[in-house]
Amino acid sequence: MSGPNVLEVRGLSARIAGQEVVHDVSFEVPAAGVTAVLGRNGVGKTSTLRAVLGLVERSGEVLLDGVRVDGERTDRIVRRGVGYVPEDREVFAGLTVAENLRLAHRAGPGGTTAEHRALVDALFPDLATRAAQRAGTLSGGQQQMVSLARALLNDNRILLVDEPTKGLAPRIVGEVAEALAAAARTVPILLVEQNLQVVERLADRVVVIDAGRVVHTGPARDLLDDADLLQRLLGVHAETEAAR
Ligand SMILES: Nc1ncnc2c1ncn2[C@@H]1O[C@H](COP(=O)(O)OP(=O)(O)OP(=O)(O)O)[C@@H](O)[C@H]1O
Repeated sequence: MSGPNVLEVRGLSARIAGQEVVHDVSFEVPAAGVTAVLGRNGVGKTSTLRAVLGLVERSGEVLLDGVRVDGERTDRIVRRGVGYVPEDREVFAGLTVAENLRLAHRAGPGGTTAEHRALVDALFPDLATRAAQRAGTLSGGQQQMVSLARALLNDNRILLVDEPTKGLAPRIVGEVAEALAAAARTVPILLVEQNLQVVERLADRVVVIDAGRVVHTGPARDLLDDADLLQRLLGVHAETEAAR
């Protein structure tokens, strides 16, 4: 059954190397649009995504479409339709673009369909022309496109996308944001993003994390329009007006 929220996180804590880095985090992700996870460096954004997927030691509840999945292994959670685009653009450098995409194909319910292939072809025409190129020789932006395309090939309930624009040139940031905007019309996205212009362009709602705890949730607009709040929560002097 799909309720209003595709993902609910309740009292989630995560430990890395014996140390708790995410403390009792709770938030919801609506079944449409982009929910952005914001916060300064090292506050626990990536660890929160990894805890949702069961990639780090965790406690608390994670519900996908109202069903608890926190007792399940990562592969099972992924097969339930949680796509993950990690921060470091995990492409297989020695394989071609086509091979990278083929490895992402899943069979059965929630798997790859002709419709998803068509979406990827439409969103990333460049990848078709580079099908025979080794992924390790692509630019950072192109590798990010491969990484996104891999997640979009399957019929996911939600995508977890970690800092997709990090380290990319401004023009490429725009292209990645454009692809994410189109993708978000087909699947809800939980997006870790530091670039506030990208947040402004994509995010409907925000979850702000500080020192491993949720310190603010609400409409993205409310945060972006509140210079004092931005300064307090993210330590940035927001010039988002200029970015419009
Ligand atoms: N493999 C690890 N071993 C030890 N500590 C880690 C490890 N990975 C993360 N941490 C610690 O966990 C905390 C949260 O890190 P995390 O990567 O989740 O933060 P983040 O908000 O995603 O940061 P960034 O924006 O810099 O990517 C940090 O204090 C970090 O030092």
